[in-house]
Amino acid sequence: MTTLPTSRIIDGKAFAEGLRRRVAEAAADFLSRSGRAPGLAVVLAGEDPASSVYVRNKAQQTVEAGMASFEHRLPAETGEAELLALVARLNADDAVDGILVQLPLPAHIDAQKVIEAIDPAKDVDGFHPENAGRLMTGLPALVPCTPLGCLMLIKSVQPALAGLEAVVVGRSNIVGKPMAQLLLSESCTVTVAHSKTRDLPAVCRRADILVAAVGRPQMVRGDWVKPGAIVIDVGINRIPAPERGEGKTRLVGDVAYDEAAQRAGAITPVPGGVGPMTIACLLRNTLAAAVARTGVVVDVPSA
Ligand SMILES: Nc1nc2c(c(=O)[nH]1)N[C@@H](CN(C=O)c1ccc(C(=O)N[C@@H](CCC(=O)O)C(=O)O)cc1)CN2
Ligand SMILES: [Mg+2]
Repeated sequence: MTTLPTSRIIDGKAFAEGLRRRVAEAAADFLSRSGRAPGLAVVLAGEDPASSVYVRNKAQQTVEAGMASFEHRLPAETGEAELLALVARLNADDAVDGILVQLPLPAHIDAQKVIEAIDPAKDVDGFHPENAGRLMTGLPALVPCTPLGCLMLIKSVQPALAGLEAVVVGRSNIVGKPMAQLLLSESCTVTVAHSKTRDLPAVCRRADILVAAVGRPQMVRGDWVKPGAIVIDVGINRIPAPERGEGKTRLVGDVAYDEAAQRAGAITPVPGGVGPMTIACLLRNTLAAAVARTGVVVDVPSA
């Protein structure tokens, strides 16, 4: 009987717990040295149920890490000017080190305008063009949480990345582009693939590190994976699961997990892979912003 190789499952939930513990220790040091805890303001406009859960989890994990949480929940009808005024107040508030505006915003609000209104020094999402430019030019920057979490997971299984072929599928400003920049900073040879890429399976098969961030359920098939590759699945897609009962759903990533796990050297599951790293890295970025704003020296975990 032949046995199929099994890949190492990268446990993002456990890694995120460890990261949050390290951030909590550093936050306690920050408090003892500065007399105040790092503070994170999270702004939610509207009642999107998933966003509401993410915001609640962010606030709860902020408090658990010994930081101050300032939650602002605004009605869906909130005007753009009102939201911009709140951002201006948070920019001016010394107790606030990090500002996060939960996305997506209601359609009548220009999200880019809101992102650009956030003080770049408090932009813990790393979405402000100043932080994007700093990342691109190799200057110290606040880096978007999801790709930062991906890099930490990749380095947890392969600390030395120089010279490896990395393929990022997806070119969003939030994940794909910053992920490519981070891998380039690690001296990987980086390809950014997307919906117009010709022969995407062949491009993916080149990858020693394959990051899927396209938002299409199970698009990356097992035979797209180079044997032994590290596969990072950023997708969170809810699909019907009639086998669980009528009307039931389940979460899947952008990678066909069962197939890919037959070939990958290491792979992140969904749920429990990249997702939990997003909030852990948000806490890490809040601590980093507090340190950069105040000059108080504590140990900020890095990738
Ligand atoms: N301003 C921002 N908005 C949004 C971001 C962001 O980073 N900044 N990211 C996403 C949502 N998000 C956090 O905001 C987020 C998504 C998923 C998870 C997570 O832990 N997922 C779990 C599964 C959860 C489930 O069961 O539904 C997992 O993958 O294991 C955390 C945070 C969009 N908006
Ligand atoms: Mg996941």
